[in-house]
Amino acid sequence: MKRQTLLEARDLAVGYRKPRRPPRIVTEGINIALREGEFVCLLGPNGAGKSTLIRTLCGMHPPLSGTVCIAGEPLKELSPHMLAQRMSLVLTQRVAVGMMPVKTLVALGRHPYTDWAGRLGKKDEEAVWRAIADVGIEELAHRPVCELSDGERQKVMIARALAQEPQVMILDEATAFLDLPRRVELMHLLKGLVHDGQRAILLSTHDLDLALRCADRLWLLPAGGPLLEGVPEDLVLCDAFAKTFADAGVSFDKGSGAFTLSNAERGEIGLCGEGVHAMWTYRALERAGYRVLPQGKTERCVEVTCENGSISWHIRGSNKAYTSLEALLAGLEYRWTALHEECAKPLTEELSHAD
Ligand SMILES: Nc1ncnc2c1ncn2[C@@H]1O[C@H](COP(=O)(O)OP(=O)(O)OP(=O)(O)O)[C@@H](O)[C@H]1O
Repeated sequence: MKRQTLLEARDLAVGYRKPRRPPRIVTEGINIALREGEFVCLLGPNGAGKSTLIRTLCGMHPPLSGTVCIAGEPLKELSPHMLAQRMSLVLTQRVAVGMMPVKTLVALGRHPYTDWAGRLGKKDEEAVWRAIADVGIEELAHRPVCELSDGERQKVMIARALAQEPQVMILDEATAFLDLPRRVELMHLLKGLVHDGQRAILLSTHDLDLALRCADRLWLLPAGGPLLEGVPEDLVLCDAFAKTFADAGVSFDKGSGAFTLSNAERGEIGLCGEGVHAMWTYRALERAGYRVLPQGKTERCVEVTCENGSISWHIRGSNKAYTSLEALLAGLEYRWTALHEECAKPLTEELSHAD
């Protein structure tokens, strides 16, 4: 089934115009489509232009060139009232609403449909309660917004945007300031909200891992562009994801799907072992500044062994067993310092110092 395109950008250039100066182009050549039933995450490093793009897509900032269309209609031809019936926005900034009850704030989302006094009709009341139920905040409905936690407040803002009954919901860094469980919950909530196929959601976020796991598609914006788009796994496999976030000291490991520290000032070390202990040994060695090569294809190598249920670590070539990662790192630290000072000691001597 062909899905309708709800938001489209054609040959879009975004940036800033300054009087008597050439425009500052943040990114250009953007051709993207957001279709009904899609949950898309916009990702990119700091300063790449995510907020500028979001603000341009929702008409808060003029494009330098190109067009943005909502359900086939050019954005610039829609009145603010018509635009509000098609698109709603959730920003990170806190709204100062004092003691306003949650339900009243959510009802403000009905502004494109109500009269000048904001009176709610039966349809409006139904839409407000539907939005409250969709987000699962029924028990908060009568509480003042100022008493809510950040996570609860963010859900209220999403309910307000839903009450607007938009075709497109755009959220700029809506998961910022939330703890990990709340971020996971919010991502699942957003994903669930598109799957009735009636709307589309675009979220700009720095939650790379969650976006990789939850988004139907990613829009990747590297510093200087161009914007790349596709399903998350394709973008990982073609290295677009790694290149977008390539930075000194950090690199994306396609094998594990995680970011790793790449400032391996202590050189290479092999790791032999399997399971959860080997995984945390990998992390400990990486944190200590080693570039870890699984399966020990290097001169220096750590082995993780499990005998009768007890775990120990060995440096290959030595009989010494370490019973914690702290002790292992201390042993390796001594060896690295000795090597660094060009006065490497025999391994047995190192190990006695490391105890
Ligand atoms: N009003 C402005 N005038 C000129 N340049 C601006 C203006 N606002 C932002 N910029 C510049 O535009 C670029 C993109 O900024 P933007 O805030 O869109 O990036 P971002 O990807 O959202 O960053 P972050 O992840 O840090 O929020 C930056 O280099 C920024 O300095």
